[in-house]
Amino acid sequence: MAKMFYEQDADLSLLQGKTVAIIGYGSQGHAQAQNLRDSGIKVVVGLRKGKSWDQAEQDGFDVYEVDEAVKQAQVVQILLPDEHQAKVYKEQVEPNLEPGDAIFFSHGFNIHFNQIVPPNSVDVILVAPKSPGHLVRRVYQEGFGVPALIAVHQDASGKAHQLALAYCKGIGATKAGVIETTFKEETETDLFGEQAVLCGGVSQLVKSGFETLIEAGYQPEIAYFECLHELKLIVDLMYEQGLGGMRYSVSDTAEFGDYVSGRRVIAEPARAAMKEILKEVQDGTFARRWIEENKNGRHEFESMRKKEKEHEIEQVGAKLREMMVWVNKGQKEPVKQ
Ligand SMILES: NC(=O)C1=CN([C@@H]2O[C@H](COP(=O)(O)OP(=O)(O)OC[C@H]3O[C@@H](n4cnc5c(N)ncnc54)[C@H](OP(=O)(O)O)[C@@H]3O)[C@@H](O)[C@H]2O)C=CC1
Ligand SMILES: CC[C@](O)(C(C)=O)C(=O)O
Ligand SMILES: [Mg+2]
Ligand SMILES: [Mg+2]
Repeated sequence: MAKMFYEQDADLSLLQGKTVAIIGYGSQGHAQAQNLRDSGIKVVVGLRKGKSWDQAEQDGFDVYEVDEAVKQAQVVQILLPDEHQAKVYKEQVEPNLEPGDAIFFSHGFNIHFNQIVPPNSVDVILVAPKSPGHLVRRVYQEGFGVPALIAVHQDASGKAHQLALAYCKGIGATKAGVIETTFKEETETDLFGEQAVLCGGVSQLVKSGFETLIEAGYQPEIAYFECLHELKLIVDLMYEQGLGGMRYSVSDTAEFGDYVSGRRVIAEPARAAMKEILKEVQDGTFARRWIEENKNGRHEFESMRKKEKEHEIEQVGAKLREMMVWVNKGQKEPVKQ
């Protein structure tokens, strides 16, 4: 059984009297900064000039260049894109760290794959919310929190574990439950989960279902509702009550079809591919590929991004969502913050 921590296990006062620098103000940055501030913690934001800087100022934060924010803080949470972290860390974070400071991450990629090697004199801590950033904020505002993982890579202060829990309390995670892990376990499971299931697996499943229906002559709008829109409603049931809860709510016809057909779609080839993906995550093949892709100008990434945006399901969906104002709140483009 995993070791779980809740509200009573965490002492927020470990962060009181300290300044937390949130470096980056995107999906996770805006959420963690605002949650900590609402929990009574002093937060500054470290950025470069641009869109996020303007947003953080508009949201009432004191915003500084990264090096200045690190100088002011005793706790530094790195919420830059994984692929930018090593360079910013080397140039602007490391020279301004002091012995006794704590450096936090929300994903273990750069520590686990040795892209960042902090000095021995600082704590190195992982607080990884198991949620997209926008929900980290929304759920906190609703009075709850999202689950998070914690890990300690380096415990210079002897208090790194308690500091990790205090940070979790500040962002609301101890309300939902915090699990102790390692940087290795978080990095490997997170990369595997997003590739094989949550992002890669699901989007290919949705597109393949959509394509199968329209190739057979069905209307794209119906294929969209069936394969994408309704997925959220089904996943909501799984989220609230597990697979059994979903199966309780759908018809017996759907439940029977689930048992006999699901395993034909996700059959042995899919499981073999999952094992291969996990191996490439574990042995660093994926990490090397992603690091190289960024060094070489991200051409493959940008071309796949463009192709995916042009897929018919995205065109049909954009039109349908314009009519469903309760779904997109009038937004035409995805919004990051
Ligand atoms: N997205 C998520 O929900 C989750 C993310 N994580 C982890 O959290 C971390 C942050 O990811 P995420 O929130 O998605 O990142 P985003 O891409 O949403 O945001 C990145 C932020 O960093 C800023 N930034 C980028 N480059 C620089 C730079 N050179 N100097 C200063 N600021 C810069 C961007 O500002 P600008 O406007 O200037 O570009 C932006 O504010 C990653 O480690 C990720 O793996 C973990 C769990 C979930
Ligand atoms: C599922 C994607 C994720 O791992 C997350 C939101 O947890 C990410 O890297 O954004
Ligand atoms: Mg994740
Ligand atoms: Mg991830």
